[in-house]
Amino acid sequence: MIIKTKTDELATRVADWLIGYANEVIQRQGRFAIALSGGSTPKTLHMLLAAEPYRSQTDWSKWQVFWGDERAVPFADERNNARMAYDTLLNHVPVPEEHIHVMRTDLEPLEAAREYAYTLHSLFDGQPATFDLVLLGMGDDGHTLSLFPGQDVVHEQDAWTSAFWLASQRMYRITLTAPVVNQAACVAFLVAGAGKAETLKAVLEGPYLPDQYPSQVIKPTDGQLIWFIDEAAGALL
Ligand SMILES: O=C(O)[C@H](O)[C@@H](O)[C@H](O)[C@H](O)COP(=O)(O)O
Repeated sequence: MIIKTKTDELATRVADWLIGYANEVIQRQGRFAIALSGGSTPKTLHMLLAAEPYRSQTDWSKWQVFWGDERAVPFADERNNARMAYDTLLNHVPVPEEHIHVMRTDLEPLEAAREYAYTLHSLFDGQPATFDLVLLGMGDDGHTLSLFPGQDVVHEQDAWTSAFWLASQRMYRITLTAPVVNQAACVAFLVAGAGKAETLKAVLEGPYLPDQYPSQVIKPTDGQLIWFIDEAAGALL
């Protein structure tokens, strides 16, 4: 499903939907497991959720918070995705600390990825789905999570997490992979800006070229896939 809005309405549209969906999941199963993304697009959404009227509309104690990917830099570094989510959301809402599952950057990246997979399997094995919601962004080059064009991790079939050296950014990345994300109950992309219009068209309407457009590997098996996009990103669709 594609939901297109005016640029300044995108975050509100997503916040309205997200709180309603989270509450419905909490009512049904007493827990809401969400994976957050990095990048700049989710910041406005986070800040909306952290303020009224949204802040008091959900039971934050029932949220379990995860990340889709992480830049292996210290938590204090502004590029750290968990740091961004704390600054914009988690420092302002009462999610219990033991429900917040950061990808650790104080460990060696491969070990952090293994530890994260262990946590995910402990929670999700035997369940009908993994996350209730995975929020994703898409880079101008078609990457999502830390699944970058041309990287082997794009084709991962089994492991739920991976860590690798991303030479172009001179840093390690830790990331969820398609096998765990595609078992989520719902996956929602947030895509904004004219700079993404051409890639978005290729991802959604072009041939299947995952090495070029890794976002194409995200196809939930039984879950829902929603693209929240603004008019600028959707201009060529
Ligand atoms: O850590 C990261 O870099 C991300 O999680 C990444 O996959 C991001 O979602 C996209 O690059 C889109 O980023 P923007 O929202 O900034 O365009």
